[in-house]
Amino acid sequence: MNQDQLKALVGQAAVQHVVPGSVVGVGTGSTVNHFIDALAAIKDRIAGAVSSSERSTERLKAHGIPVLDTSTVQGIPVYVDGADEIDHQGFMIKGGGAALTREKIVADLAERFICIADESKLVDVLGNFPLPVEVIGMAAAQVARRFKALGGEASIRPGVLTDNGNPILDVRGLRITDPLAMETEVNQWPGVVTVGIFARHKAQVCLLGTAEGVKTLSF
Ligand SMILES: O=C[C@H](O)[C@H](O)[C@H](O)COP(=O)(O)O
Repeated sequence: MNQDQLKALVGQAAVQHVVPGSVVGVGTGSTVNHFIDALAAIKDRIAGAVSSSERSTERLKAHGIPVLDTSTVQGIPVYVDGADEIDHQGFMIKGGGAALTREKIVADLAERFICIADESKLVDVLGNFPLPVEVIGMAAAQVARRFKALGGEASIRPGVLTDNGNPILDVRGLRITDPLAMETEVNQWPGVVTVGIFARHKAQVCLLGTAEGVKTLSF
């Protein structure tokens, strides 16, 4: 099976974790696109979706799945999203698709984060994938200097603005051995909108697509 087939496998498997009658939290990315397509088959059994990006909203609506304004929703049982990396404790790097801020906002509403990923995303230590950080533009140079002091090389992602109109810094060369501590630290820096470490909002479950089928990891 190729990588896209593994993504499709876990996207479809995640539908079984949707709570009937509830509002479903929907992430962003190529893996989630498969989840959205599979969700269409049970759209009459859910109360709608809250979405983490314009792209996912568009896809949900194209399937006739109602998308609710996030501010009208007090809580959701399940949020389903992909990851760029996930470790053996459920900590993740996210934001390869620049959707990290809205993803964290929707994840914050959820009781459970179900991560869907092909097996290439499972790592021992986070940081091989460049860490995305959404910043206010005027803070980008200073945030980059702060990362340099931690051994990271930050560069603006060319030609990309988030749905919120901000640039993304991609930080290479970090070895994130304590994701919770680094998330907490970077969150304090002026001008940082969201750091793509999901430690406070880690996954409770990962549906991992492997050549042998879907493996369920619980954290
Ligand atoms: O901003 C994008 C998200 O964090 C995605 O969940 C992440 O990049 C994984 O995307 P994909 O499923 O396309 O590998």
